[in-house]
Amino acid sequence: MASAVEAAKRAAAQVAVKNHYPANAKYVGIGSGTTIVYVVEAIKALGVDTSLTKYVPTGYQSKQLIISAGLTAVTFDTLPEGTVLDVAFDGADEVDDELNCIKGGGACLFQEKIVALQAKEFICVADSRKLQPRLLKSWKYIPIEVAPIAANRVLTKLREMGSINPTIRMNTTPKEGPLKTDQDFFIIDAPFQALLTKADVAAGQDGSGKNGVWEVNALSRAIKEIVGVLEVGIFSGLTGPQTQALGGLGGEKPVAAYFGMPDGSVSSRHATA
Ligand SMILES: O=C[C@H](O)[C@H](O)[C@H](O)COP(=O)(O)O
Repeated sequence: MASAVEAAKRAAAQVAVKNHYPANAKYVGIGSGTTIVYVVEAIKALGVDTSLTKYVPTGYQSKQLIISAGLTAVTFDTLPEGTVLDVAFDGADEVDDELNCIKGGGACLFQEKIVALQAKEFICVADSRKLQPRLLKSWKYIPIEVAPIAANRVLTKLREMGSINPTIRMNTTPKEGPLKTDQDFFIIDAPFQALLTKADVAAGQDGSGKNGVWEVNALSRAIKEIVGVLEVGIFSGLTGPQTQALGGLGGEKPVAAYFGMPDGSVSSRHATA
């Protein structure tokens, strides 16, 4: 069964790279997790000249992946100001009907978000388990990166907002204490009721947080306003092209998401302009 999931991730990665890897790419963002491994594999399999391309990692694992594939890693903080990435690929923990995503299940989200925001296009690659109509339908919590000193305070605020038993993520060996991110911060995993989309709100549902019911963008904003939060693992708002139409650069939301299905096919969702 595990190998069927891995085959699905690989199939999705191949289609995503075929459709979105640009000719003569200068900068390509590479995300984190288990699915992104197949994206790098698919890039190598394209057989294009990668010698002039710089790959921007989203954390330690991602950087090692780039280097071990024989590609050139350039960390985000060394990019000249104003550098625009041609495209950024990444995995996701869940994707809804409007292409909002939950990310951070593997404890990476801050660097993933700044890399996505610096790219013309952000592309998600996943398997069918992540394909859901609403966020928190199957996946259980929102990962949130917080300053260790503020963690308890953030937990209290999240409970006030309706999160059901938010917890600080621990290392697998309990004696090692809370898990640390690439920024040396903690991750809080905050369960909420399934999130509403903009379409739900337009149809009359209340996503303002009353009784713990939130619309995706409203919850993302409310969590980011808590002092002590570095970043939230909700990727929502605008896509890169939508932001560019307003004179900006990139967006948190993918322009397309690809899902490997159990029957071997690849399903996709695409943002409307
Ligand atoms: O923290 C990890 C990242 O956001 C990953 O992209 C996400 O958790 C999906 O990971 P995977 O590809 O292993 O399912």
